[in-house]
Amino acid sequence: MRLDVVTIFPEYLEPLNVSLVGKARARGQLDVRIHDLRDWAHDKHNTVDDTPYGGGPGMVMKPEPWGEALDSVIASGEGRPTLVVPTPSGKPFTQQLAVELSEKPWLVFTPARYEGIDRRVIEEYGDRLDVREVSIGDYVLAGGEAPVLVMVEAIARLLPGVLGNAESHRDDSFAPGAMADLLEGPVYTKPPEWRGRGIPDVLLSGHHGKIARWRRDEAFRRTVVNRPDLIERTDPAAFDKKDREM
Ligand SMILES: O[C@H]1NC=Nc2ccccc21
Repeated sequence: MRLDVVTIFPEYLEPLNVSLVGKARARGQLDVRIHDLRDWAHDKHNTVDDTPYGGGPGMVMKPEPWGEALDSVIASGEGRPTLVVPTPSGKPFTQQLAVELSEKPWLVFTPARYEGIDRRVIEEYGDRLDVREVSIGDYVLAGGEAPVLVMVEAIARLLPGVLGNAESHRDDSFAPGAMADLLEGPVYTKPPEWRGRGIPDVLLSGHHGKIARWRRDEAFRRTVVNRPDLIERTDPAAFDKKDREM
């Protein structure tokens, strides 16, 4: 997969050089290219934004630098990328969308400042590319760079061979399957006792069926407390099926 990011804060994307994404790049599983939007802003001050038509607070990002930048990036690759536009007014970023985007050969992210990019840019590229406006949550950020880091991590870990233990996807929170829509339950590791606190006996029992059932029950308990909204979405039949398998 090729990932391009066009941003006025290239240094904000440095974290893509470390950890999971950094290793995937080093292994050649990910081709990540960061571009400074100001390289395509030719006036004396490399201006990339201006006041909004119609008045109002903040600044809007000008269309010309984005047009030149995106034309240049698109011309530098094979085929047509999916454009991912982080914006508070976008569709929610979900595990399902992460899976869908992880299957694309080429993504171009266009993080912008909070007020956003001149609408004509989205329209211009929407005519010829698959453009996805995506929000990572209902809270206010100064710009889209942090959402890009979030989305790239969620997508990269789904690429084949990137996450060491393929099994790890199975029990992800929000991953499809009988644990679908349940939060992950509590986890423990050595030492067996820490500050007078032990480990639940079932986890030391070696009885895989009981362990799996305990984990599912704990996941259910945590979901009821923290995300009751997800309980409605959980298919009881999936539980019964899982019970029979345990
Ligand atoms: O993902 C969004 N969530 C909240 N604020 C934002 C600000 C700029 C871009 C994207 C977002």
